[in-house]
Amino acid sequence: MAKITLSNLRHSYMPNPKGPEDYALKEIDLDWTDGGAYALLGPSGCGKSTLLNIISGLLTPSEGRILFDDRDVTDLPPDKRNIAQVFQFPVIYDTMTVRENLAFPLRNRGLDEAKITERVAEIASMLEVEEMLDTRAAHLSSDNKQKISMGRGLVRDEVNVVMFDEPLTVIDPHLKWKLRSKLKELHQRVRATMIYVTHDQTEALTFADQVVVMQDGEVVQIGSPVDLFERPQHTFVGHFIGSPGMNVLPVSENAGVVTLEGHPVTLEGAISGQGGKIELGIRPEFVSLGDSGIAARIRKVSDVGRHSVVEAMVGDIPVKAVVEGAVPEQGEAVHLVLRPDQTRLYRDGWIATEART
Ligand SMILES: Nc1ncnc2c1ncn2[C@@H]1O[C@H](COP(=O)(O)OP(=O)(O)OP(=O)(O)O)[C@@H](O)[C@H]1O
Repeated sequence: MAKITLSNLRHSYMPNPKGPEDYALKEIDLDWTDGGAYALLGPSGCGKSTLLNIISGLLTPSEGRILFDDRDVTDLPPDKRNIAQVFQFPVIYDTMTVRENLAFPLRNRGLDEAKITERVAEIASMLEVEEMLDTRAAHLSSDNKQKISMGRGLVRDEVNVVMFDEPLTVIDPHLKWKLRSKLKELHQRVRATMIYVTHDQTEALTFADQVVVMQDGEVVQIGSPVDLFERPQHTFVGHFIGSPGMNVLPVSENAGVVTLEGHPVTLEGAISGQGGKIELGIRPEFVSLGDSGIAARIRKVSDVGRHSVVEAMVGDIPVKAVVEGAVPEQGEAVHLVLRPDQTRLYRDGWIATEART
């Protein structure tokens, strides 16, 4: 397995790109350590496939270098990069048995039969597909086909990286959670460098130790699932991660005092920078209902199981709060309390308060 470095990477599909808007990838600098579990997370069109294709060698970047263990592989074709890939749809041979499918990547590499038998048994046991080993792949359900595809991706232990491209697309919703946690467990056992590409936050946050969040061809934050939840560096991350996402509210600032519809708010720390469009960010989990605070009126209450999400209007601004236990009625007057250490200012989308130490 390898450490992967992406250095000053940019890519445009246009022959003569002019401004940043002509780039599908704007500027990517990343270091992925050997054996880590990473996710590339972002909405459709943010550049995930472009980046994946650059790493696998299907696409040569317009600018920048890709290094595997400090060795420059930018100009190497895919078959010289020693990568395993699992795609959205199963890639297996229907006429072969499951055992033959799992063995195929190893036979291709000329491994001796004893080693192949041992490794196939190991992977089959990890995936819990032992009882299918002699079944012809054509007879498998699409869920099981994809499981075997994953097994084929994981069976070679000398690859530089295993890349998963939206691998749960074809999986039945009720089995998704099972395979999601299975993949995490597999990473812990196999300890390969793995990159998991998805637009689904749950998949990314379950699988990865570090998540790379992308928007419009740019990395907006790299962090652990906890980092992304607790301190979004950009309003996009706050919004995209979490259910519901972070409240992003229009505010005014005057001489260091920030007000929401005329109510002064206490921020986590000192404000940095100046000018630009400012917004306040706070997750609904850190907004509570109190006897005093910011006057608001309940517009909507949604029961989402363990708790409720209420939407309250502060003037014309909707603010969401996660409420445990009893909830107010629609139309009721309430007071909102914003937890100061979780209340941040954002300037032109980027975080503009210093964390309290
Ligand atoms: N072959 C291509 N030629 C021109 N533009 C392309 C090409 N492939 C992708 N793009 C553009 O590059 C940008 C990034 O696309 P990319 O497919 O990498 O995003 P993505 O995050 O993988 O989205 P999806 O999940 O929908 O595949 C988009 O604006 C897309 O239209």
